Amino acid sequence: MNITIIGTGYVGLVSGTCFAETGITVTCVDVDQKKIDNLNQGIIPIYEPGLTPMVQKNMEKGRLFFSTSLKDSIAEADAVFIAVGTPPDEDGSADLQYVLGVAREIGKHSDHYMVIVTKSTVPIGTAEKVKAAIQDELDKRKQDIPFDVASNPEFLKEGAAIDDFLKPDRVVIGTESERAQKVMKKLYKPFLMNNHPVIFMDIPSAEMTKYAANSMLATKISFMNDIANLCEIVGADVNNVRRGIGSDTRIGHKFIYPGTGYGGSCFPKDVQALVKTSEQNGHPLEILKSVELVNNRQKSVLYRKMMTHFNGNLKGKKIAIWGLSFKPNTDDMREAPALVIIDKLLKEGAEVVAYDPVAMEECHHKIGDSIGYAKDQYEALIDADALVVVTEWNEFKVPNFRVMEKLLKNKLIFDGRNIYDIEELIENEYTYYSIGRKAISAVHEAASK
Ligand SMILES: NC(=O)C1=CN([C@@H]2O[C@H](COP(=O)(O)OP(=O)(O)OC[C@H]3O[C@@H](n4cnc5c(N)ncnc54)[C@H](O)[C@@H]3O)[C@@H](O)[C@H]2O)C=CC1
Ligand SMILES: O=C(O)[C@H]1O[C@H](OP(=O)(O)OP(=O)(O)OC[C@H]2O[C@@H](n3ccc(=O)[nH]c3=O)[C@H](O)[C@@H]2O)[C@H](O)[C@@H](O)[C@@H]1O
Repeated sequence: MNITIIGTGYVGLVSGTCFAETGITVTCVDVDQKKIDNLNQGIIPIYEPGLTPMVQKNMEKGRLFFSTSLKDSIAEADAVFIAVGTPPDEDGSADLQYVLGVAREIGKHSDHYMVIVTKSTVPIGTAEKVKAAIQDELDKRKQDIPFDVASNPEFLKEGAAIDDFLKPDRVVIGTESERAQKVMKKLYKPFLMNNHPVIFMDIPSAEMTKYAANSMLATKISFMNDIANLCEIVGADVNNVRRGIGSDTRIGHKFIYPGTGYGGSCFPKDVQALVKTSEQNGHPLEILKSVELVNNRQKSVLYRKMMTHFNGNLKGKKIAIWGLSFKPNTDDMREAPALVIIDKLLKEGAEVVAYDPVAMEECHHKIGDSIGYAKDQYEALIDADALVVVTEWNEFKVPNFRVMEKLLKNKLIFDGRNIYDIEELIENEYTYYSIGRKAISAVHEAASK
């Protein structure tokens, strides 16, 4: 089988590489010449565990190719996946210009039957628009070339993308013809053989499934963040509450970890887009509006705790930040809570020094030298008035508190991911703020405020 993936970002590159891993011949296309040149030399543009060797192996095996030419790459394709970005428009709805631009290009160059698959996250009705755009170009060429559209939303998580793709909880495919279904079944045969559910449905339902899934997960997180903040007020510990409710298999332990708000390229934009769709259809989803509101508030929760601790004055304070990416195991900083916290600290006149295992280059790309970058997590602490943990990288989870106290000016930690045990912090005489748990105030710390 031969497929083309248009858009070689997180989704396009991971999907293309994983399809190649199952034996399919894949060409990944992008308009970014530099990205394609680098990929052709085996240089991977993103940090994603396990991806580099898998790309290199499949290139060597002659199953994975990179190109800037959509026309050449679709010449022998059975299916073409559209995996370009769908960023939020000014009003929050998904901007389809890239998706529809690709559809037009396909219509201009198609010369045989293909299934055109939307893998990008797109609002309900987009497959119809893709179909119309392709048909329009074919009509302009006076060509009667058959094609089908299908919807195959992607559910991978950054940082665990390869496993998520190759061992999915499910694959969702929306089709409207038997011919298209046959192509898609062949493509996903290895997944069916490994007993991963491949669920066929109509196209609007497939498109809706993606938004509903991301919105449900975002809802779980905002719900827990709201509960965490209430826990603090009423004297409960959200870690206990989380374990208590998560043990109910109807609720489950996943995606109920409170923190500094969800970030990333998808939850924020997909929640917004579904809210927009609901409003446009006269059925506003009030729950989702609150999910977004709670999340925006949560991104400032650590900043508010710092302001309270330092009596509203952060001017001249040196703040160390551990973790910049929106979650561990990625260098992606799109909508990262760290950016909101840093912005607020800088506006208050604080000095910020950050450390992240992989995202510092990306952070520098976004905000330049407005903050300092430490070469390791301990260097960031030198003379700092406080440590703020924003992302729960594994290497931050069991730090050497004795070494830390020699570097920090104050034994003071703001933990946005609840990764430390309160008892341990008491034992080491730290002042400690976390999310949804009581604050620990060490007696000696009062003097250093
Ligand atoms: N990042 C993620 O973890 C997930 C993303 N998605 C969805 O997948 C879609 C893609 O997301 P990402 O991969 O994160 O985006 P991305 O921004 O990392 O990559 C998009 C790529 O498309 C390229 N591109 C734009 N226009 C093009 C054109 N006309 N022809 C060829 N290439 C073109 C860009 O140069 C870029 O390399 C979005 O709709 C997103 O919501 C879905 C599941 C997971
Ligand atoms: O559509 C997408 O792009 C993807 O969006 C998310 O994946 P991703 O954004 O890569 O990462 P997640 O692990 O879902 O984390 C998102 C955010 O939620 C936060 N989060 C997650 C879980 C949790 O319990 N608490 C919490 O605050 C994370 O810190 C992070 O900021 C979904 O999990 C994927 O299924 C989906 O395919």
